[in-house]
Parts: sequence; C-alpha cells; structure tokens
Amino acid sequence: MIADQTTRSEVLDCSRSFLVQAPAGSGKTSLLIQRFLALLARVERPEQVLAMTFTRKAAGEMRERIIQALRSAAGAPPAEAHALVTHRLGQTVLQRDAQLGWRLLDNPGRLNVMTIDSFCSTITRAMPLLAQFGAQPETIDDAAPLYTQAAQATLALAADDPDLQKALYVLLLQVDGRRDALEQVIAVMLARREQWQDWVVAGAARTADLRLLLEAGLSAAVERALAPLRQRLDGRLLDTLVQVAACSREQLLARDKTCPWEAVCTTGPHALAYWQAAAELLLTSQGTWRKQIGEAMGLPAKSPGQLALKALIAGLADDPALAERLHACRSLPPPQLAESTWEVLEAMLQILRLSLGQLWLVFQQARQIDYTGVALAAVQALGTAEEPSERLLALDAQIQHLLVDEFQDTSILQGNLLGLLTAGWQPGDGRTLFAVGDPMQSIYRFRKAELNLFLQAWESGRIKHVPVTTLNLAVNFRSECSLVDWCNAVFREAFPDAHDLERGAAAHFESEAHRGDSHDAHVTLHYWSAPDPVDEARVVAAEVQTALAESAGKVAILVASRSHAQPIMAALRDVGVPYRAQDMDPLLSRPVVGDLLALTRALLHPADRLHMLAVLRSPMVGLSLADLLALTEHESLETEQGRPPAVIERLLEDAGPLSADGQLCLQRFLPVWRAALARLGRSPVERLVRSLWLSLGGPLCTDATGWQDAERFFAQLARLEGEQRLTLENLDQALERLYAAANADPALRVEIMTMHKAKGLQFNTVILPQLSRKRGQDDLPLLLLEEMLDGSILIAPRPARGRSHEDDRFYQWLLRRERQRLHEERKRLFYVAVTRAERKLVLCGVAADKNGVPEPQGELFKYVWCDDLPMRRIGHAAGGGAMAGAGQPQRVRPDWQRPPLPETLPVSWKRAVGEED
Ligand SMILES: Nc1ncnc2c1ncn2[C@@H]1O[C@H](COP(=O)(O)OP(=O)(O)OP(=O)(O)O)[C@@H](O)[C@H]1O
Repeated sequence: MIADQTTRSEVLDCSRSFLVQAPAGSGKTSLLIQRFLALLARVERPEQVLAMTFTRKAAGEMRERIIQALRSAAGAPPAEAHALVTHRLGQTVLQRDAQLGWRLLDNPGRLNVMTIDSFCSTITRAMPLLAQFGAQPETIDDAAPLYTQAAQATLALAADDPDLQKALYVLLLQVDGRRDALEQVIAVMLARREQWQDWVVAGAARTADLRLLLEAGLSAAVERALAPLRQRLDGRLLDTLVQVAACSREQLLARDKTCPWEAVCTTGPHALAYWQAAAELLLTSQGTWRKQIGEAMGLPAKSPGQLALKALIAGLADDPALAERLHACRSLPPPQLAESTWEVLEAMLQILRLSLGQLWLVFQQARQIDYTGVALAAVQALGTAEEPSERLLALDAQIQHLLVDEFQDTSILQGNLLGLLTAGWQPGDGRTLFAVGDPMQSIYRFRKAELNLFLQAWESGRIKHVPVTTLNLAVNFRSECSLVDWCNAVFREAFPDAHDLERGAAAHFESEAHRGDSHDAHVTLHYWSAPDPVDEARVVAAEVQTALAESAGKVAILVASRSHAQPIMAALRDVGVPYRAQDMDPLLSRPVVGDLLALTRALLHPADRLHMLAVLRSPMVGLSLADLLALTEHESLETEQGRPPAVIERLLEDAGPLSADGQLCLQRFLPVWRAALARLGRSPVERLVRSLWLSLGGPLCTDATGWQDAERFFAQLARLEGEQRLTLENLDQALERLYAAANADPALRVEIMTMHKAKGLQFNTVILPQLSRKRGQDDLPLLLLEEMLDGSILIAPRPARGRSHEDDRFYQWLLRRERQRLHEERKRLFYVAVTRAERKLVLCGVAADKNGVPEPQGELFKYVWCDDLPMRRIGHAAGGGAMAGAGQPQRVRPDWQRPPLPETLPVSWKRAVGEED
C-alpha cells in the first residue's frame, strides 16, 4: 500500500472541505479527478460541481481525463490499485448519469471545468459594465501597449489642468524630469491596478482619508512584525529587560551620558521604540546576541544589571531566529508617513485615479480588455457578501461543490472571488470546498499570486470563512528514490521548518519516494573555476547526447533566463541534435521576419534606401554584394545630380552597372514591386506584403517553422491595421514581445525552456545550466506597493535624491520585504526545476578556486554543492567553442519564376497570390 493512502482515501469524503498540500510529483491531478468523480456521483446536476484551474492547458487536461475515466469505466477493471479507485468512481458516475439522463459522454460541455479567467468571463458576459463596448471585447494576454497608451493619455490631460500640472511637477522631480519614466510607472501600476484600484477610488472623496488609511495599514503591518517578538519573549523576560535597562540608565545618567535604550524603560512593549531599544541592548550591530557587556553600556562588571543581562542573553542564545527578528525590527518604519512622502504619494494617487478612466477609454477604443479588467468586472457584478447581486444568488444556488487547483498561485482578487462564491454557505448545508496546491511551487508573484493566502488558510484551517481540514501528501510517484532523497536534503536546508507569512516563505515538507533506483548517478555536478557559458554549452550538449543514448526518455534543459539558452542552442546545432525551444528566440531574430520587416518598411516608405537595399539583398531577390555596391555607387552619382535618392527609381530607369545575374534578379523583382506600389493605399498593407513575399518566392527561402513565424508577423500587421494603429514604431513594439515558433515535431526528445514553463511537466533527464549566475540588480522602482491579506495596502514612493534617511525608512523597509519575497520565490523556482526529473539531474555552475579548494558560487549552487556527488571539474576552456550560427538561408535563383504554390501552404496565402496576380 502507498504510504499516504489513508490521506488519499480521506480526500474522497464528499461531506467535508479540504486544503491539501501536495509536493512535486505527488499526483495532484489524479487526486482532483477522483474527488471530482466522487462529487459528480452525488449531485442532481453535473453543473453543481465546479473545478477551477489556472491555465487552459490544465483545464483541458483535467476535462479530458475525466471523460477518459468515464469511458474506461464501461470496460474491464484495471489491475493497479489507484486506477481501480478511479474506475469504480467512474462506474458510480455512469450509473447516476443513466438514472438522471445526463448523457455526459455525449454532452461533455456539462462538465464544469474551467480556468478562473474563463469563469470570470462567463460572469461578465452580457453584463451592463462591459456592454459599453458594444460587442463582447476580446480578452488579451498582453495589454502592455494599452497601459502605455493610457499612461500617455493621462499625462496629456495635464496640458489643460493647472491642478494636474502641480501634481506632475512633484512627480517629475522624483524622476529627474523624465516623462517617459513617469509614463512607465503609470503603465506598470495599471497592470497591477487590482491591487490599488478599489482603495484609491474609495478614498477619492477625501484624499486625507487615504493618508489615514495608509497609516493604519502601516501600523497594522508593524504590529504584525512585532507580534512574534512579543510571543517569544514572555512577560518574565520582558520584566528582566526593563530592570536591566533601568539599572543601566541610572548609571549612564549619573555619568552625564544619554541612555540609548531609554525607550525600554519609558514605553510599553506595544511601542516600536521599545523593541528597537531592546534590540540595541541585546544584540550587536550585526544582529548576533551580545557577548561583551561592559561599562560603556552602563553595566559595570559583576553588577546585578550585567549579571541579569548575561543570564537573559544566555537563555536566548540558542534561538538565532529570535535574534534575526529582533534585528529586523531595527529597520521597521515609524507608522506615520513623513510629509515629503505624503506629498509625492498624494500627487501619484491623483494621477493614478485619472489613469483608470483613460485606460477604460483605451480599452473601449481597442475593443479589448485584459484579464484583470474581466476579473474586476466579475467581482463587481457579484456584489458583496452583504448585498449579493442576482448573479451571485444564481451562482450560490447552482454551485454545490468547488474545487481549486494550484491554490498556492491564487491572487488576492481571485481569493476575494472565492470568498464571494462561498459567502452564502452555511455549516451543514452539504456544500464543500476542495483546494489543492504546493506552497513550495509558488512561482507566480509577477502575476500577483499571493502565497500568503495558502499559508494563512493552512495555519487557520479556513479558506475565507469556510472551515477546511488540512492534509498533506508525501509520496512522490515521479522521481527515483535517490533523487527524492537528494531533494529532501537540499530543500530541508533551503526552506524554513515552518511557514513564515512575514517573509512570504513556504516551509519544507518531506517527500517519500514510491519508485526504486534504476542506476547510480542520479545527480551530477559540473563546475568551472570561472564562468564560461560557451564551454558549459558544449558540456551540456554532450550530456544531452549521453542521455539520449542511455534511455528513450525526454531531456529538458531548463534555464532561469532566455539569454542562457542561446549558447546551448548553438552547441546543440553544432552536434546535430534537434531540439524544441519554446519561446526562446525573439521573433525579430528570425531571418524570415527580418526580410518581411524590410519589405514592409520599403513598401511604406519608398525613400527608405536602407530597407530597400535589404530587400534586394535578401534571399528572395538575391542581389550579390558586388551588384548592391555597383547600384549604390551609381545611385550616389545620380543623387549628386539632384535626383531623389530612392533606389527604386534608379532600378526602374537603369540596371546598367549590374551583372547578368543581377539584371535577371531585378527583371523578376521589378514588375512584382511596381504592382504592389500601384496598389498601396487601396489594398490592406498586410495583404500587399503577404502577396509580395509569396510572389518573390519568400516561402522557398525558409522552412515550415519559418512559415509559422511569417504567419505571426502577418497577424500583427493585420491586427494593427484593424485597430488603425499601423505605424512602423507600433509594429516594432508589437514584434519585440513575440517569440519565434518552436519546432512542432512530436518525435523531438530534447526541450529547452524556462524553469517557469516547465511547471507541471516531467522529463527523464533534467539539465540546469548557469546555476551560479547572479540576477542583475533591479532598478529601484519609483513606487513600491504591497497588498496585504487584511485588505490594506502599503505604498511608498522612492525618495528623491538628497532626502533624509528618516524619509527613506518606509521605502527601504518595503524594498527589503519585496526582495526577501523574491529571494524565497527564486528558491521555489529552483525546487520546481529539479523536481521535474524522473531519473537524472545534471547541474552546472561555478566553483572558484580558493587555495586549491573549489568554492561554489551563487546561493543555489551552494545549496546543491555536496562532496558525495559525482563531480566533474571542467577547466577554463582555452578560447571556448565557436558559436554556431543558423544555417545559411536558401536563396531564390535569379531566373526563378513563381511555380504553383506548395499544397501545404495555408489557403489564405494561396488566395493572396491567386487574387492579386
Ligand atoms: N496514485 C498514483 N499512483 C501511481 N502513480 C501516480 C499516482 N498519481 C499520479 N501518478 C503518476 O505520478 C506522476 C506525477 O503526477 P502528477 O504530474 O499528477 O503530479 P503533480 O502532483 O501534479 O506534480 P507537480 O506538482 O510536480 O507538477 C505522473 O507520472 C502520474 O502518472
């Protein structure tokens, strides 16, 4: 029997609500499916069970697996115990289905499995708020250009508004007068508006109220930071502390010296000053427990005060965590905002409030909206727990059981949505909530995932107001035994023993292996004495070849940042190993997109000499460099005679100085080009460029992946044209954020992706390069914002240069908190990456030579450094391997004539040429 089988069976109790913490590889999806089936077998209508996931892929997979379970339930029972449970649950559902006439297999749409985003869309459909758009707006993943537009529009409003100009003046002082920097801050804040919108709008009537609200939030946060100190230092110890401080104070005052820990004697333990003074008394400036207690502290040798303080510290010395907390309280900010801080905040809030309206106008104009907009509208449409809307009442009547996958990635807004959906639930009414997730895999802070929602629910045994039984799974079905043991050892060190909400840190939970070992070397370390990405890529390519030869499984190379993948892709091409790299190559780096961009630029601006030359040189026209040179020399002569410097003019008139091949090229090119120019302004640009590219033989110069890249390019052209925003600048901006299509061959066994993309996947071998690489230090953001679980927010502007340290405290404190959270998340991302491996893990990093002993560099590499592992020290390679380039593009022959288009080309492409020619 599986070690945690009792827990897995308990989860199928449909009368209770659960929060399940399930580490990597513990089979969360199977568990969720079993619970879904168990619930289906009890309800009157299948729609009464609602399962929410975060990604479309997860929702699709879950729905597919439920349908599969129902289909298999009609067949013979499987032998494996776990599959047998699913089989039996499926059979019970089929009986219910027959009894109540659901016909689920014919109507799988009745299975209520969806992403939280699509659930919000179903709520907002046809609601009056979004009805202002006319038709339902398109929900888009990347609304960054719209945020920028709204930010620009907001700042433009200041031209006619003296009040706004004042606010703008205050803010521009903060950013050294850089308007673009201010625009960027507003755009970033619009992307996160769910965190501040309600708060700013609610306080709109009286801005002074906002200050009070902010200070109340800050006080509460300071209180929360002090609470563990009060808990750990009980009343008896506090009394000793006060006595010691009083003793010392007397001595110091007698010697006409001020007492730095005066506050311990004069304020109560509820004041921040008390704890900051206590820290001075008990700790060194580095934050360790004091060892030397001398006269300078006002406590002579062997005096009762010194003896009492020594005894007090001796009693605490085995608690480094307490010292850490006490040390941290030294930098807590006072709970009142400095005037200079408030002046900037007030101006910022005024601008942000206006930017909300501008964003709405931009959305309406584009007929597009972001997911945040949909979620905010959905929450608004539901009303409140006290005053529920019709829609919420209808949902309340419908939903009997809620299941939430990946609960650790829920945002506060999504948490509020859950709160509303369960607001009407009463104890004993038979409704249940089931949430499953893994706090050690919470990696989406940049998408506003709030790990503390999970941690708080875990500690309080409640999700919003629904009481839940907390359970944790331990068995890992994915990885072989030695790998699981290794992970336990590494992450026992890296993660704390208990959840820590203040630091946003998830505790370590041990896993238990279900699989045995099939070989010896599960984890291999490669290290270099200094960073050498090119040589490392060569070693990674060799490891990939070994892994492919050793087993039939898949290999994944997981990188922390896209730039780390470039040398590895080159090394794999060098050794001829095909791979799939998802979202790695920027679309603009693809030759086919470069050619299409040149075509578009030259077409839209016939005087754009540079891009016209790029088109002529591109493989679809194929002019040689010598011809190109002859042409430009000839052209400059003409230019001197006062003719317009448009290359196209020159080509039309005289191709004399060109070679015979060059002339053939131009004879083929010119009629097509002239025809396109003639239609400029009458046909859509997208159609003109597509037709030009096809007629010049563009598809012959690339492969099927290149065709997909071209299609992405055309889609952007068409979109911008449809929105009437087609400018070269907007086109560049749109393309900058896109990635080239990945090789779609399902037989490929090597994948390169970011660690984030690997979440939820598993591979036979996992290779992690550049583990010692430090993250670049981020710029200091102009505005720091932290959303709290109690509904308050903390928001601090970056102090302008030359401001006092006191004004700075609030900002510096928030910055430290943010960095601490990101630091914790980076460790969790590493946990996600290593736990993708089923059988083998290869880790690469730097271990600098310190007196002949290798010393691992970078925090992650230090965690994994272990003398017991097989290690290969790779010398610093002389010169390193050459970076391989992409193969030369195929050129179109000079005398080429367009043949019938290949059958496999998309129909729209054939139509483009057929219609136009
Ligand atoms: N009860 C079970 N018995 C045996 N194998 C199982 C069981 N449940 C799941 N598995 C297998 O274990 C592996 C991991 O399962 P799954 O991917 O669902 O885990 P997970 O908890 O979602 O992992 P992660 O959070 O790391 O993505 C899969 O190969 C799955 O088929």
